[in-house]
Amino acid sequence: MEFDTIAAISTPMGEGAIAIVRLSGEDAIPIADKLFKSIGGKKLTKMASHTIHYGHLIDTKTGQVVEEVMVSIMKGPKTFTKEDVVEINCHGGIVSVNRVLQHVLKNGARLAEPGEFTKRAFLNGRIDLSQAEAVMDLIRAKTDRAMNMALGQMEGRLSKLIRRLRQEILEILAHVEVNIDYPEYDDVEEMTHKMLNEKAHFVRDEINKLLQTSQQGKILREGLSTVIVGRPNVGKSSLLNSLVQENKAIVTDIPGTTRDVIEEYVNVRGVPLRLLDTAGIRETEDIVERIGVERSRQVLKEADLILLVLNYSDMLTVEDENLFEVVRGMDTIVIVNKTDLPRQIDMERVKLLAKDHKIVTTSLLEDQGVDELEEAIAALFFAGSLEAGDMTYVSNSRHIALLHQSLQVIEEAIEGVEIGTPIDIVQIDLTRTWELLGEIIGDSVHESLIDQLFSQFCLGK
Ligand SMILES: Nc1nc2c(c(=O)[nH]1)N(C=O)[C@@H](CNc1ccc(C(=O)N[C@@H](CCC(=O)O)C(=O)O)cc1)CN2
Ligand SMILES: Nc1nc2c(ncn2[C@@H]2O[C@H](COP(=O)(O)OP(=O)(O)OP(=O)(O)O)[C@@H](O)[C@H]2O)c(=O)[nH]1
Ligand SMILES: [Mg+2]
Repeated sequence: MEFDTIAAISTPMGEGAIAIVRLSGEDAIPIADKLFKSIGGKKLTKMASHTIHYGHLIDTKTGQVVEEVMVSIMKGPKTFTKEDVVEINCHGGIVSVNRVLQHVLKNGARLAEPGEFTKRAFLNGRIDLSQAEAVMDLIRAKTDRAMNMALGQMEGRLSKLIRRLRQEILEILAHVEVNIDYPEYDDVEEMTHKMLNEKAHFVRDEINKLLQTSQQGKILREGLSTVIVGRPNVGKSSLLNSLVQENKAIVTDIPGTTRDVIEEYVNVRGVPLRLLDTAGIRETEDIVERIGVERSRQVLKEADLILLVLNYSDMLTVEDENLFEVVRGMDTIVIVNKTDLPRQIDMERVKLLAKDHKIVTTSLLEDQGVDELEEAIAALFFAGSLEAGDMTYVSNSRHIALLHQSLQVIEEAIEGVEIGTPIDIVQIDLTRTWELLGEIIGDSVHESLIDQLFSQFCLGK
């Protein structure tokens, strides 16, 4: 494929040791060559691929020195984009790197759109769509585990599995075709049924297995949505502050301090949490507080993990008991806070209400019990073998939605065969499954979707 030559700053905006302006396209090397002057007077256009050269960039109009640089020359197709790539390494200053970019643009390159380098890697066939999406996941990864998951997907772990499943479906389709062409052969029909039973079930089971990783995958990628709930004044905001190790939420001894939902990201022993501190749940006349309480109830419904906070120095109330009802069936850790004060709470009753939920006692004032809480969180979500390193995870909502659709359609096909649906109807379902799986890796996806996906990337990627 032939595209124009694009350029962008590929390093973050700010002061640093070095910054990079990257070019990709047919004219990348001639454009750099126009600007470049080395001490020995060598021409970049004459240099071997994958070499780096020291010199100066010169203003083509005035002859003045623009910057002192190192320039890498990489000829396609063995490059990130499969096109000719030039990387100009300049000093890491905002003015410096912008100046280099401006001169590159003046000499024939076009400013790249966000994600356009990676988009070219995709359009030129070096990576598929799920691998390109993984590049973005890798950049955004907040933990080691999330990064390993992205690396696995970038290396094509998911793509390989999807291709294998599509291949199985193609093999069934080939048989179905024979069946349609030669309906008079009974043994062909029998074969088709046997094939369908074996291969279609295999595909269905694999899709199911992948979908089972989606919760873990999404958690790794987006963070576990963790909601702190409890009556007013039990120490919910104190808990948030203690987990993020900063005073992010306002803490006072006035019940009803927190009104809006407060959101913070924190990494607890490799488990990325999206922590949500909520307004203490109680019946209230205060209109602002009441809206806050309503919001607390809303976020509760979408939580992956609940941290239910109780007050050690107070008796259990009806509100506390109600909260246990609300969180029933959800992953919950019960935190009994303020153990530095004399006990008023009935711990036997707490144990009864908590059922299988883990109970942790804390004194946030004295920084007691937070370690144990962190351990409990990690244990709940990464019990033993669940490591992102050696598993194929699906974490991307787009992929998950497509897998759900594929599953539904292939199940219709399987069922269709069992109840004697005409084979050409089954053929349609199988073809559709094949297409849906293809969308994950970017076969048969619409151009506007591709544009939209890459536009979410950072500039220069
Ligand atoms: N300076 C620099 N560092 C960088 C990048 C970059 O573009 N520039 N990358 C950008 O994200 C990442 C590295 N990713 C890359 C992926 C593939 C190829 C590449 O040339 N692939 C060829 C094979 C090359 C070979 O075998 O020698 C290919 O797949 O055909 C280059 C970089 C991280 N570090
Ligand atoms: N003695 C003692 N006081 C605590 C402890 N944890 C929090 N507090 C105090 O309890 C009061 C309420 O704490 P917050 O964290 O604001 O409680 P909250 O649950 O967020 O309250 P609302 O936002 O009103 O629902 C503050 O005065 C805290 O300093 C603790 O472990 N021991
Ligand atoms: Mg609060």
